Amino acid sequence: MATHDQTPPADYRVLPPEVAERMARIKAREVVLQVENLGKTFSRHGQTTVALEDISMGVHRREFVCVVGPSGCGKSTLVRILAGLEDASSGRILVDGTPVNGPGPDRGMVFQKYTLFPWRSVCRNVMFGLEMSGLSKDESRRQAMQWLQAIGLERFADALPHQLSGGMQQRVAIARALAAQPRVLLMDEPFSALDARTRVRMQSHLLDIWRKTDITIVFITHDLDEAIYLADRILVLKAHPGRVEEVIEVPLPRKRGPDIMTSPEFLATRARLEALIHAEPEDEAAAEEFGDDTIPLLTLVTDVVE
Ligand SMILES: Nc1ncnc2c1ncn2[C@@H]1O[C@H](COP(=O)(O)OP(=O)(O)OP(=O)(O)O)[C@@H](O)[C@H]1O
Repeated sequence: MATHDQTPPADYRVLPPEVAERMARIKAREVVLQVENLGKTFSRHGQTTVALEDISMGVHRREFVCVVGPSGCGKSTLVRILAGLEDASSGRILVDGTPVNGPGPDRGMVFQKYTLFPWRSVCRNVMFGLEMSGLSKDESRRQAMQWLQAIGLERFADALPHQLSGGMQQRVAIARALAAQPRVLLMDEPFSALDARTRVRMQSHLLDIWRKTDITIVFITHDLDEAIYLADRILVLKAHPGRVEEVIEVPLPRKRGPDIMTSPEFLATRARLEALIHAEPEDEAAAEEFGDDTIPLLTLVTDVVE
């Protein structure tokens, strides 16, 4: 019988058996969100920017996909198009096999900025989507309280958003989005305004809620550790134009805790992401984005300082 090497694989492409099995189970599930050959071109002042080019991906039911990439690779544009807040220039998006145009209740959204209604109590914020969908006030309140319980904030049901910390407000925003029962939850850097410690707690909260819910998540982030910690798969975009550079299947088992961040698999994945994302020198990217204007502007500033 072959002896097994106990050393964990340091190659990010090697999935430990339990992770490979889990990934196979995910891929066997139906595709909830399908992105087909998506492209987006902006035209401004006679200048054309190809923000996204030929982006395709299929996100399976209850899968957690993170999107990372250098500044300007089109992460925000992608999530805005997925949410229906921006039109694509080419390609299409399907939810459960049906093409979607514009926003819809099938896609919930959590933004970086706190977006709770400041004049509504925490409970009434969560009730909002439920009432909009036609549920009675009593039923909306009952379901909202269940969500508040799920995120551990039922004690704050009658508080106003400004009485809560930033992390608590984002938990309420997640509950509000989930209460409306979307098929996909789109999250655009939802924790980037939080301090480091709160952020880590929020990541654990989110994984906890996700485990208990039939929800498919697409999560945009700048933070590579966050992407590895949360995702089943990571979509890495490159900039100018925004294209898919690589899709990484995260070689980490679930359930995950912060300790996993020191595992060889985590570090190998991080090293790969660093190599992909920081390969493009910042000044080259900037020169491409701003053209020849960059140099005179810098010279001018130096002149003033001297
Ligand atoms: N409304 C717009 N009009 C013109 N160009 C735009 C517009 N929105 C985005 N862009 C351009 O599209 C490209 C992608 O921008 P986007 O903000 O989606 O990238 P990003 O990856 O989210 O960047 P960051 O990480 O810095 O937030 C950039 O070159 C940007 O300048």
